[in-house]
Amino acid sequence: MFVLAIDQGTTNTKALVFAQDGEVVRSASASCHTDYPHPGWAEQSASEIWATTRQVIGDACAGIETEIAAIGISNQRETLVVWDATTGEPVGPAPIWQCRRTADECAALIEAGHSDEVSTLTGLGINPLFPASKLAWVLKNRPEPEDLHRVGRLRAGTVDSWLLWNLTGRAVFATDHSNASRTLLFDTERLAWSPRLGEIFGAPIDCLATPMASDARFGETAQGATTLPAGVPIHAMMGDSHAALFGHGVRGPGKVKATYGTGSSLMTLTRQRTLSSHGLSGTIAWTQDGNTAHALEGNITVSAQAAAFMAEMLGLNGPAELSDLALQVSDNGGVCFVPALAGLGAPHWQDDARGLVSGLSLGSRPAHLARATFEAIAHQVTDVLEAMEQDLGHPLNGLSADGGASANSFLMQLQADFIGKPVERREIAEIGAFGVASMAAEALGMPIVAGAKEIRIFDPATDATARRGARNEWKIAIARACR
Ligand SMILES: O=P(O)(O)OC[C@H](O)CO
Repeated sequence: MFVLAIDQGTTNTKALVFAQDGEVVRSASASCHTDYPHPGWAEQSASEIWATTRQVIGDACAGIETEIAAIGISNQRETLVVWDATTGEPVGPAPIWQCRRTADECAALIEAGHSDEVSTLTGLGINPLFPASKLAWVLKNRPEPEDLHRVGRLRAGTVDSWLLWNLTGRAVFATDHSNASRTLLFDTERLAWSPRLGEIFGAPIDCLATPMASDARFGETAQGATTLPAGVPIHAMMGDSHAALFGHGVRGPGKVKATYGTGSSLMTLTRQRTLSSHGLSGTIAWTQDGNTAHALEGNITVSAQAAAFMAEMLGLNGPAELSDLALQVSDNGGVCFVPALAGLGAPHWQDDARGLVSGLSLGSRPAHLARATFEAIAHQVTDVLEAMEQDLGHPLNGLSADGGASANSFLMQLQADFIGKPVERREIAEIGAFGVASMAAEALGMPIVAGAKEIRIFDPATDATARRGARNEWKIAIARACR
């Protein structure tokens, strides 16, 4: 018996086939294209998202189609797909999570005093990242959706619901609670779409997908939708960050996972629904076995991307060379780099902050800049971890790391030094896919029992005084970047 995980991300769509011992027996990947038609806009073709999904399922499952017992979907969140239920065609490109086209509309809603009501219902701040304002924009700025809405043919959903609808041969229009909780239209207390939020944003909630538990039996594959036979259950869906937390084996409060990708996402479970007063999001991690797992999340806009950026600035061939250069010096020589290259996300939320290098002197070398870049990645993660501790009112135990840049041991050691706690790196490459496959397997009653994976632990190697000094230097630089 195998479980198929579909991991639909911004840059790639992947299919991974897991055996019951947690090993990946087959996998396939296809890249996805993003358009940036105007400054601040970012959009993808929903047709391509579905086409790449069909392609990777075909490639990864060739010859073992009948042995797939269940499917789990982990996906890029906050991307809005709008389509016509009759033709099955998307209505225009899908504004993705990075798209800032509704920045003005969101600023106006904040100005009008809606922030408290919105965050009480959703745990989130008003921000163009989330689909609510994007849906209102689509209705206002494209001709077809309004007509389709009037005749009941309009469908609007996150990527999970788009894939589910297609996999089931257009039979099931549903989403899971973790994805719904990232839309700004979902009441996370009642687990239902909120008419009041629809009214605030000017977004119709009657065209949204039915919210279901993350481990629900959402539906079954339809004959001909993909190369899979009819009747394979889709038995888990989660946003990718949530799936990664599940994949790390986190099932209770205390541990934080940090994904080191283009940006970074930190997530920790909380005992109950938590409203952040330190720049984080309260969110639903997942719903499983009738229980809701709540979480706090902080999203950093530019994380590992800072290393690629600085490597290019220094004429180097990518982050690995930058890391080698950074290792040539034992400290930053007083140099600080704040990678506010697209403003600053959690916990600072300064859209107009800009990147900054401080502390340069005649003694500064490229190696100091390289080191300051890796320090910046670790400092930003530390900022979010500290905000989490302030919201929770108690210290957290440590950090579980994943994502491409977590493979860099130098960065992981810096991270442990700055947080003053151990950092754990689990040697599972595709942790989100593993997470959603595990949930689907559990829902089937045939849990994946992964063999012991190698875990590398990085313990802090600096004392409290050095840590305080480094953190103070960073806080001064951040304050300058926000001016
Ligand atoms: O496509 P990814 O993996 O970068 O994930 C995107 C996030 O889910 C956006 O919140």
